[in-house]
Amino acid sequence: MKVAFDAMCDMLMSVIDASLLEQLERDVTAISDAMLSFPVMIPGTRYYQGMKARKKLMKNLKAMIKRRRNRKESPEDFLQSMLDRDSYPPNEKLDDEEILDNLLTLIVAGQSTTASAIMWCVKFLDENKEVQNRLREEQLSIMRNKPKEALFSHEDLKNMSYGSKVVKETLRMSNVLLWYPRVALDDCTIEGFEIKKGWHVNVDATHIHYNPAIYKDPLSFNPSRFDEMQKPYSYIPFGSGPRTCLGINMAKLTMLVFISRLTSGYTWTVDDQDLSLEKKAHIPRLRSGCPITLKSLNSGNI
Ligand code: HEM
Repeated sequence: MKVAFDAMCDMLMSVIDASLLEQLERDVTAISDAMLSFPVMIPGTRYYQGMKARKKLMKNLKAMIKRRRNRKESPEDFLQSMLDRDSYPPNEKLDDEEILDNLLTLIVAGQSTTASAIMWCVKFLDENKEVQNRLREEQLSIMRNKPKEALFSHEDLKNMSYGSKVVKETLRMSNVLLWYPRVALDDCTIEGFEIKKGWHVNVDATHIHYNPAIYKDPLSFNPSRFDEMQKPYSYIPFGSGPRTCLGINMAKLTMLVFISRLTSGYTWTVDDQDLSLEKKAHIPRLRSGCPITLKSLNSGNI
């Protein structure tokens, strides 16, 4: 969660200060926890805590916007791109409420999704040592040609073709968003099924990703299946069409960099093999959080 949160805050608002990140993450976690709670403003309830946290978060973000407007800071990031619209015609400007809503939407949409995808990837790689070893080989061959601690270049990322397939296969199998909703704007017929205007239709990504007619042996974790092209609409972890996920590239990149650092630096064991899922989460993840013990490839345990 922390890796995903820090990456999001850096990309969106260039926040890298550890104590500010900690404070923001605490508030965003309380807001996310409140999303599925019963909306009553009684002190002590999750909803109450979430609303209080939202107020605090908004105060912090507003202060950030004010500093930017006073030209004290103007880094190149998502927040700045929204503030740059201040000079646009009135109907194209974003007011502060819209800017704040956009920031919160992206943080909430991006953190727990990316974090649980990373968690499933760690789990799948632990269960499939051949895949893990092949991924490690690819990553080490890229690292060997780079100075220690150097950041990745676009070229490096392009060379992680097996790593990208591991990310893809993780997203196929983990189905971070199990389904997503649409509303029919008109009466229509799809494959013989009549759908009436106004009906809510859920696109069932899990069903598609586990369909043996589309994916041979769908329960096996096999990144090489993506050596071949997929049929249109058969791979939809990020949705499809005009409402496709806005964070596709951010999510895939965060996952790729994480598994690259993990496999090139460490081996690991999963400490808790319990497969029960977290009940309160709106995104499937293990209740245990999948704790692991890392062993450095160069030294002993950490
Ligand atoms: C592994 C991580 C992620 C997964 C699996 C995921 C998946 C999805 C899915 C399935 C949708 C619905 C698409 C549709 O209705 O067709 C969606 C929408 C969205 N996602 Fe993501 N997402 C991820 C990460 C992110 C990140 C990192 C961000 C932000 C940087 C983000 C921002 C959004 C937004 C803003 C929408 C709404 C788009 C709209 O309605 O126009 N997501 N995502």
